Amino acid sequence: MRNYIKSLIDEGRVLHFSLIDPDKVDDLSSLYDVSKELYEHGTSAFLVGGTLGVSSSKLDAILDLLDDFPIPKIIFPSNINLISQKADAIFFMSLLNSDDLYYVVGAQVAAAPLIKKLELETLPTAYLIVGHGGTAAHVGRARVIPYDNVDLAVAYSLAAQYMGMEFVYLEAGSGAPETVRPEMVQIVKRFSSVNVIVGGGIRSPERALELARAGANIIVTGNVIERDPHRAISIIESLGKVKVRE
Ligand SMILES: CC(C)=CCC/C(C)=C/CC/C(C)=C/CC/C(C)=C/COP(=O)(O)OP(=O)(O)O
Ligand SMILES: O=P(O)(O)OC[C@@H](O)CO
Ligand SMILES: [Mg+2]
Repeated sequence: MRNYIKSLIDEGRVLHFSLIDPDKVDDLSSLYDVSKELYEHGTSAFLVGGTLGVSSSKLDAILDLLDDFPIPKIIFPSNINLISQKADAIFFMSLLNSDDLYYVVGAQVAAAPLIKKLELETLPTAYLIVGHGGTAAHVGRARVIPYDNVDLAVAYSLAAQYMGMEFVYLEAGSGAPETVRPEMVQIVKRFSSVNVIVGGGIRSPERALELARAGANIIVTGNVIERDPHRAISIIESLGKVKVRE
């Protein structure tokens, strides 16, 4: 999985990952149709996860449904109940800017033995909550990194790199009124060698392209898929045309 993602990034592509929030899915057949469209238009992976009200049985039902599409299914965990061997990998993430040790290392220690038993591949990720932060900031008790505090974002990203994490997820929060700013992405990429994932409030091709051109390796969208799948497809198509020098 890691090699799959790295090879796509090394080709100079900016990837799009589709976030499916099980709590927001009330009709599996329409989810299938939307997922098929997302796959056919070039999304590179499905992320499955949510902050509140996600049952592992619903998670498994969605992972089964997504099995028809030959792209990775990666768990985007908000807690240790969201682990399933039906997934291809899990963002093994630490909320580095949390005030609660549970989200920095507690949940990870509790989850690790089960993940080992299930032989689920892990993608070592620093989850950095920025600006608005949304539900994730509240639940994860994050001390959010202000939108304009690039130095702080760089410090956390370098710390993540030096601790061996391969991905940094700059998270503005699901449905955020403002996304992470391109300047923050640009400087984090300039000073660190991590793969940068950006999500939270991205709801237009223009904004997705700005973040891609600033250096984002992976763009995640969730709400726009729930609200306006055709707009999500236009985001996927616009990112598909981006070629960055590596
Ligand atoms: C590694 C393991 C097993 C657990 C990690 C646990 C950690 C660090 C969680 C971080 C804190 C947290 C609450 C993350 C939420 C991640 C997530 C699924 C965000 C997207 O949630 P949405 O469901 O889209 O948000 P809304 O409910 O607001 O739409
Ligand atoms: O739902 P949106 O706003 O696209 O955010 C995606 C993801 O970053 C949420 O954790
Ligand atoms: Mg959401």
